[in-house]
Amino acid sequence: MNASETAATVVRVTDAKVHYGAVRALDGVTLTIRAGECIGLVGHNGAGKSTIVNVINGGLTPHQGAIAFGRSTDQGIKAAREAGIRCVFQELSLCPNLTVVENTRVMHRGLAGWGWRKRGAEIIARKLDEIFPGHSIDASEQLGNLTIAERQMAEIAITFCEIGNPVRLVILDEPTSSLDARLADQLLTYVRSFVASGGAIIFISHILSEILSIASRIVVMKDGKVVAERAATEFSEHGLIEAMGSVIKARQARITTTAHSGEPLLTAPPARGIGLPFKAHRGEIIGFAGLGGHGQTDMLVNLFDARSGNWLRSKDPEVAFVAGDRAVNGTFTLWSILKNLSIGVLPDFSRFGKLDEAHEEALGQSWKERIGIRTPDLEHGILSLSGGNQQKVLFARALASLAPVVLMDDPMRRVDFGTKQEVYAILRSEAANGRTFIWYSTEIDEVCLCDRVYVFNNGAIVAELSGDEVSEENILSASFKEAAA
Ligand SMILES: Nc1ncnc2c1ncn2[C@@H]1O[C@H](COP(=O)(O)OP(=O)(O)OP(=O)(O)O)[C@@H](O)[C@H]1O
Repeated sequence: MNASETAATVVRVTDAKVHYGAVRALDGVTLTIRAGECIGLVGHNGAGKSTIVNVINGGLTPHQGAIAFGRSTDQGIKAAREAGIRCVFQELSLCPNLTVVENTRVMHRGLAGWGWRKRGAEIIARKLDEIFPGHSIDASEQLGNLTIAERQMAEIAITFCEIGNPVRLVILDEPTSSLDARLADQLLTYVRSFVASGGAIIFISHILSEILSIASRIVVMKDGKVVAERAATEFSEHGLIEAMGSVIKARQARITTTAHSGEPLLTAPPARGIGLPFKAHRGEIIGFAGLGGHGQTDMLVNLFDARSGNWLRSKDPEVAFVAGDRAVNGTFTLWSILKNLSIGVLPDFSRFGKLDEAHEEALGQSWKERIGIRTPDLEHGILSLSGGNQQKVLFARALASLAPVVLMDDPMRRVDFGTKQEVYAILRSEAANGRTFIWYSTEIDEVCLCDRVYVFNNGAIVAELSGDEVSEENILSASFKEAAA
């Protein structure tokens, strides 16, 4: 490596190996990140992306191999921080009981002394304005009171704030997974300007179009190894999917095609008397679309409450729910993978208060194979799974129940391309058997797979699209239309 290359190198990982028992999370990864580059990092769920991120941000010392931050030979989180390396984690890491500005201080020790609160509020407000113009986040608001998208925005803005050491490399681990299309666009615009001014970015995403549009170089990981690394211009979406080891199938058609009529299974009047009413028939797949936070999740929760209001669990639940905020409402973090999966159906496996463990185990194994939950043992803790694999468990929990209606709050976030195709096929066959799905998704491609789509704006349904009307153009135009009283 010549002198100018060394100067531009922000971090170099050489032959890093990390294993957890039999699982090789990293199996000899070598990677160099230079100033002014945006590296797109892709791979299936469990490929090792978050693990390499933890090595690069100094939080995890590899069992073998070396890491160098610029010219420094120091190791660990402190050395990474001093080298200007920052990370926005997949599992958002801010403290929910502190305000945005207090969280800024936790992350930036340089924000101290007399008047830090006022100074911090100004800095974070400026950064939020710069990255997400038009946002409505108040720096004095407690994190726990913000929506998941706002928490993601706050964490991104706090990470990019320059207080003390200059920021040289920001690792964004699925930063758009909780953002709608407009916020994601704003972030991508900011990332481009950060890179143009000499900063480096590692951008992890399962949305391949996003990776292709933002990255200068793309690194593909599979089973703990780097299996391809080239300039982004040398990859196509198909090339990326193949490199990840997924099978390319024909573009998915709309999930079901049967006309649904007769008495609806679920109905709801217009929210606050504004906009259109909602209805769903047996066997329908209904999409909820629109900008994030415009009432989609509230509607799902209301539908759930209306059908399961009793505090006593009903023997035959009418609805199952896949929560959007996995960490807060989804996983039981101290429980095994199997218990997280089977909790919704345990009463069905019990006789006279005794659990039929063989039955429970068989259920776990069948779902493990059906949607590819990557683990050597379902008795391992849920947190031993990669983020996408945890999401698969939540999905399996809802589908394993016999509830005729499944409510889904953006369940495919963080799920890899190959698994999504499998899940879409499951939805199709379950709907054909009469199950109804109400599916909020922040990915327009997914919404376009639905039979019928309700577009939300300002808490109300402003459009109902069905059949060929379900298109990206119609969804976007309705997303910006005001609700008629
Ligand atoms: N603390 C842990 N204990 C046991 N296994 C672990 C632990 N952390 C990670 N692993 C395993 O290491 C492998 C790599 O996980 P990692 O989180 O890096 O994957 P990933 O590519 O980030 O996946 P995703 O796209 O789902 O986020 C996975 O098989 C995961 O189950």
